[in-house]
Amino acid sequence: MKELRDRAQNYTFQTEVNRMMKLIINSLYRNKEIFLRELISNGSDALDKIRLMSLTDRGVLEANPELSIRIKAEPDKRLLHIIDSGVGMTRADLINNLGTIAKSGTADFLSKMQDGEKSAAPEMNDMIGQFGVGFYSAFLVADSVTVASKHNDDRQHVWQSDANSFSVAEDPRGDTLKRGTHLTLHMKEEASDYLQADTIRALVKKYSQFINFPIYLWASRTETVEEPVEETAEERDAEGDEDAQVEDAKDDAEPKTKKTEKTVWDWELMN
Ligand SMILES: COC(=O)c1c(O)cc(O)c(Cl)c1CCC(=O)Nc1cc(O)c(OC)cc1O
Repeated sequence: MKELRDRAQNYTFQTEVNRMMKLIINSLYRNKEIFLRELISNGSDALDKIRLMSLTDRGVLEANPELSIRIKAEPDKRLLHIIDSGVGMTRADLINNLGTIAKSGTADFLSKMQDGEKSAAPEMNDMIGQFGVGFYSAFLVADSVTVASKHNDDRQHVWQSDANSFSVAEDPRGDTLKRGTHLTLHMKEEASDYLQADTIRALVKKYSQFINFPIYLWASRTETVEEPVEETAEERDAEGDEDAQVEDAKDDAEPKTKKTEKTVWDWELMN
């Protein structure tokens, strides 16, 4: 979005974030597929937050009553969208949550990982989620990430990053999300397999079948539809022929139909 670049404010990542991203990339590059688990888990956490808030204030759900996660791939544009209707982030949250690692204990997590870096992979795989830094695993498979987010307390903003720096601007499209967060991963060429529906289905089944919110995938299926067939001019002419009338009497009893295959796209529930 051209206008976005013009109005965006540019930021540099907190040094810990840069170290964290390098650590994640170095230790998880053999297991890139966990990015989807981490992003679905973040979406689920954000949905938990808004559901908890709604127990004391029903109004928080008003803008968007739905609590779900939706995944849509656009292979031709090499884009993977992950959209949740969770609590969302204000402009300040986008800058703090994604641009800095404010979570306590992250610094010593970093040093622990830094020291035992070689053998760190299995722990890293498990610990990444606990520190709310799973987001950075997106850069295992994406050249750049766009995060649009709408929180009840702010207007919708867009965060963009290519992992070196990031920008934040008010979303020129307005509050299209009503509430929640929409991640768009601009996938690396070598990661385009993650844009295939079957791959996404398999990963959701493997890592996210116990998520407490519905996860939908925008997918196509072929349906066989039976449609009435219009009589052709020849058939109408033939009706004038005496002998054929007996045949036609039988034919007229069964309306003519034909079966055709149609491709139907819609949201498929995956868990
Ligand atoms: C509130 O979380 C989100 O809106 C959200 C989401 O719905 C989907 C996502 O993929 C991601 Cl990455 C997010 C942001 C999650 C996040 O980074 N949370 C977070 C990170 C911090 O470092 C932090 O420190 C105080 C607090 C956070 O909530």
